[in-house]
Amino acid sequence: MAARDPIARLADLDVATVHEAAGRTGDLDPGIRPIQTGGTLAGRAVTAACHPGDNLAVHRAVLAAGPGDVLVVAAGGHLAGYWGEILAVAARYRGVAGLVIDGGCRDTAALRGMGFPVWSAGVSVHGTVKQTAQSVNEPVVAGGVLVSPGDYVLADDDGVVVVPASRIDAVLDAAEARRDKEEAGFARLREGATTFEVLGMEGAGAGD
Ligand SMILES: O=C([O-])CC(=O)C(=O)O
Ligand SMILES: [Mg+2]
Repeated sequence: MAARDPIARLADLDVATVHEAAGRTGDLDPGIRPIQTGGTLAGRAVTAACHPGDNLAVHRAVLAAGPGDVLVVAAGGHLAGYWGEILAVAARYRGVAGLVIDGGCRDTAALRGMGFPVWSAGVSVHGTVKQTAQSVNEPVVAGGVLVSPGDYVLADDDGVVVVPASRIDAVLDAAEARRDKEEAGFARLREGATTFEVLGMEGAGAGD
């Protein structure tokens, strides 16, 4: 059987499991929240970094992105309208899967209406200029995590995790094993086993 595509495998997992399997790494600042609920976004990163209040790099990143890509924008936590309906319509045409930004977005009702998934640091109507692009498709720090173009991104209701491309196979194997073990553990918990038994925590607290 052909090996499954890493993006399909990632999309079947959740952010918490992948973060744990990655050695408790890769989680973006928890202030980066989805504007919609119930969605999962999985894909490879196309990155952009913005100067405060200037979204030219985002417009360029849309042109650099292709089908299935996830835009990861570093905006230093600045809340302005770096992303909105116009960019989403252009991104959708190119098959872009969604956006993660450690800055603000706007036009959120329209974004939800068209089903374009966005994780952002907040909502702001404040307009951005289009004058200078800090970088496009270079490594960035977004939400406190170093993200390189081509890294794997998974986002769900809990937040966002990024896995370096060099680690993806090992992290997926570990995450799937963890998920299968958790699922087996749920059956035991429902029959009355304790979390100490199921998680092998009997010795926990020795350092109290
Ligand atoms: O003005 C911008 O570039 C951001 C925006 O609202 C849109 O894309 O609709
Ligand atoms: Mg707009």
